[in-house]
Amino acid sequence: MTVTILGAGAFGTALAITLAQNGAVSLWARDAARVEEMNRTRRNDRRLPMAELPENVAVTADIDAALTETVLLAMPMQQMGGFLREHRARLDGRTLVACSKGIDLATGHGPTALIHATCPGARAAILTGPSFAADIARGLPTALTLACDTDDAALQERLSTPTLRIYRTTDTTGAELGGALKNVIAIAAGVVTGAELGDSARAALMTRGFAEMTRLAIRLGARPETLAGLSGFGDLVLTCTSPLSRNFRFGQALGQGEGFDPETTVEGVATAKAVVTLAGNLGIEMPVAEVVADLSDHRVTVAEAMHALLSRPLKEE
Ligand SMILES: NC(=O)C1=CN([C@@H]2O[C@H](COP(=O)(O)OP(=O)(O)OC[C@H]3O[C@@H](n4cnc5c(N)ncnc54)[C@H](O)[C@@H]3O)[C@@H](O)[C@H]2O)C=CC1
Ligand SMILES: O=C(CO)COP(=O)(O)O
Repeated sequence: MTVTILGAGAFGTALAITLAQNGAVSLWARDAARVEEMNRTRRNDRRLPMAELPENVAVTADIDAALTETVLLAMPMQQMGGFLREHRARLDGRTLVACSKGIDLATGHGPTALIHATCPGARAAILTGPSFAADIARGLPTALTLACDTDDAALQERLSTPTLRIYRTTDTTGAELGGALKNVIAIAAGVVTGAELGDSARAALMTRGFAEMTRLAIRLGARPETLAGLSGFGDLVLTCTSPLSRNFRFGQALGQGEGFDPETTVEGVATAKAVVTLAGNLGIEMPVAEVVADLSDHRVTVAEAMHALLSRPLKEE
């Protein structure tokens, strides 16, 4: 096996499909019944319908049998802390590549900081950037950022495929914050679209959203060029403009006053709450994140959120 993927949701399954071009892949899911179904049908109809699993993807519910030196963690952010604590001993000494986008509500950590805090004996990296699971699975061209504290060209090579181009950086803080924060802005962009506030408003929100993403990330030690790259600006553009994004669709439903399937992974909701706390502690203004947190919890209406943003004191750009 070349790599292990833990979590057989949409993204884990898509990564397994593309990485299978480089060699055998283990794909682990915790639910044995679902593993049996995926092995029988060679598909993941629940999370990534229509995509076929190549023969050299071994789907298993046996985590010890699945583990290799390089392990991709492909589960929702709020599940990662509990997962790492449960499996800490068996993950020790391995390279753990987080594929999640978010901030852990319980600790305020991003994915690599959470790995360092929970599994100090493992190496931490993050794979992030603009890519829908369905696009990766179809073999459409995609480019992502791999961030690792120590420069690791070998890992970059192991995770690149003929259709998935990986750029590398050592700025883990910038890469993980860009990926987390863009989901919050994507919810706001969805609200604007759902409430029919216009394309001009959406462009303004994306731009001011990018400004607040950058402000927080730089304060936490990120490099500005990382925010301007695939993991920040790139993913912001994708998620704020496409109805394939769950965060965007969640915002759209909010803007239309409709409900949203609670089973769907929408990382930006918890991230907005975590960001409001983090930014408050640091004394940083994050007005878009604040209204997204309030809207998601139905504490304000769309009209009130719009008024809150438009009536802020006028200032220099
Ligand atoms: N779907 C996409 O296009 C992309 C997703 N991502 C990120 O990947 C992460 C996962 O997202 P998706 O795969 O799309 O979500 P998903 O909702 O399709 O799947 C999540 C999977 O995680 C599993 N899971 C949940 N808790 C678990 C636990 N404690 N232990 C083991 N497995 C557990 C679930 O059973 C489910 O199969 C998110 O942070 C998301 O932002 C990143 C890029 C693209
Ligand atoms: O992160 C993604 C694309 O890069 C996927 O976005 P959603 O989680 O909003 O579907």
